[in-house]
Amino acid sequence: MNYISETDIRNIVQKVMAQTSTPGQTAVARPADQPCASGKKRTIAVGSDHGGYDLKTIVIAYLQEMGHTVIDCGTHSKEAVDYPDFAFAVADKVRQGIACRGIVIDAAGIGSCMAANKVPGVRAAMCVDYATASNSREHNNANVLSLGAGLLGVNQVKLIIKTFLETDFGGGRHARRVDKITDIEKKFTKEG
Ligand SMILES: O=P(O)(O)OC[C@H]1O[C@@H](O)[C@H](O)[C@@H]1O
Repeated sequence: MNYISETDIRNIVQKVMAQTSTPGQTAVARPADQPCASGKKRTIAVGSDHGGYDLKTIVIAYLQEMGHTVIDCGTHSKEAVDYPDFAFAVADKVRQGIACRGIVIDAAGIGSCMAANKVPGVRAAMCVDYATASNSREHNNANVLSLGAGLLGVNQVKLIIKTFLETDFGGGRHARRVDKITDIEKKFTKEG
C-alpha cells in the first residue's frame, strides 16, 4: 500500500512555504531571475511598436554584431499598432527564461516600460543615458530595457545597450530592496 512518509510531508510543506513566502523572506527564484552572466553571448528579445520600428532594426543589427541571438517579437512594419502588445511579447519571453534580457521600444519609451512591468518577474527600466542604464542594472537588477526612439540618438542607444548588457547586479543591500519589489508583486499575483 502506498503511503506518504514524514519526509515527503516535510518536503511538501517546505515547498508550499517557499511558494508563499512573506515580505522579509528570500524570494523564490523564477526563470526571469536566472543569472545572465556578463561577457556571455545571450538570447535577447526585442520588440517595438510603429514608433520604435526603425530603431528596432538598428538595435537588432547591433545586438547581432555583438554576437547575441535575437528574438524579434515585432512589430514588423511601420503600420500603427499598440505598444502593450509588443512590450508584453518581449517581457513574457524574459518571464519564461526564453530570453535572458529584453528590449522594448516605442516613441517615448514610457508606455512599453509600464506594460512590461506588469509581467511577473520583469523589472523594466526606461534608460536615457549611461547613468540610468548602469544604475538600472547595478541597483535594480533590471532585466528589460525600455527605449524612447524619439528621444535618443543611435550612438546614445548603443552606449545604453552596451552598458545595460555588461553591468552586473550589485547584490548586497540592493538585493534586499529588489526582493522587496518582488514581495509587492507577489501580493497581487497568484503565480508569485
Ligand atoms: O503614433 P501615435 O499613435 O500618435 O503615438 C504612438 C506613440 O505614443 C506613445 O503612446 C508611444 O510612445 C507610442 O510609440
